[in-house]
Amino acid sequence: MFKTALSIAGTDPTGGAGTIADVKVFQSRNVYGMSAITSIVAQNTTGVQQVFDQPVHIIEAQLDSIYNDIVPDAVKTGMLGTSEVMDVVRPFIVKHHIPYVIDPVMVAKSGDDLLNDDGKEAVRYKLLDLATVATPNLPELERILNMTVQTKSEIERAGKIFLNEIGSQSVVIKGGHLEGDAIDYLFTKEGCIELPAQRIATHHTHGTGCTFSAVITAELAKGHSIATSVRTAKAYITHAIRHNPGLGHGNGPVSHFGYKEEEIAY
Ligand SMILES: Nc1ncnc2c1ncn2[C@@H]1O[C@H](COP(=O)(O)OP(=O)(O)OP(=O)(O)O)[C@@H](O)[C@H]1O
Ligand SMILES: Cc1ncc(COP(=O)(O)O)c(N)n1
Repeated sequence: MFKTALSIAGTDPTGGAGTIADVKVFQSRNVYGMSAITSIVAQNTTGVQQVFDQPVHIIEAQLDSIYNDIVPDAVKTGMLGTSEVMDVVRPFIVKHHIPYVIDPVMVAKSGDDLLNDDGKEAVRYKLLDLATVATPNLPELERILNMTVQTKSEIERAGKIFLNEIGSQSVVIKGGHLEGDAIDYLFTKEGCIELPAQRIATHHTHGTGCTFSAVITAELAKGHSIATSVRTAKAYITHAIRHNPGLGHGNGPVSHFGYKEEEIAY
């Protein structure tokens, strides 16, 4: 039986980030992909040129179209644009008890804003309590918690706040923005699992966060546990960065077929 996954996010017409990247990931993990588009973003590997936030009634209509016909087995949100979009998304997550992955996208690697200031304040209260897995990077984490998160003890404190105060079921704190190895930390009620990987020396990391969270979503859709899904995502993103196709004039995308190069059947 086909498993299905839904990405609610913005677009990248060059296919490295956002819904297009997410659906490529779903396909490569053998999960049927669907997407509802929140914002149309004119962007490429050099940065963001223009953003058009879709009217909220169109976003709600897309979600109605999907949920009235094919209820996904797992859902992820990426770029939401505004806090009003969170209000539209929330009831769909509450009503359908399926795994929910939230990548709290705020700013693109190019430095361009993908969420307005209201949204950056609101995400903690409007969606994160519903998360099966939240995947903040360090700048997002610092903004959500209003604290500095750079050291191991600050990461541990942040993980506990997500579980005990915000109410997320789990959180992966991504170390992509730290110096040294690319170590991520998964916090669940069972404790903390470290996910180490060698840092790959490349600037082709456009869409790493989208790709990573989409793999977790696909694996949860198939019924895998949180820990297994996150471990698969870590292996996938490492191969995807290593085998990046070297496209574009800026921070290029990763390869959504990188794992095939490694001939690893994970
Ligand atoms: N150069 C690298 N080498 C190896 N792994 C990396 C590298 N950069 C990021 N990663 C890994 O990629 C995943 C995504 O992390 P990252 O911190 O880049 O997310 P992000 O900043 O949210 O991405 P995005 O900006 O695309 O939303 C994590 O598992 C991280 O450890
Ligand atoms: C629609 C959309 N969603 C997310 C990102 C973040 O990706 P990155 O930080 O790698 O630019 C992006 N650029 N565009």
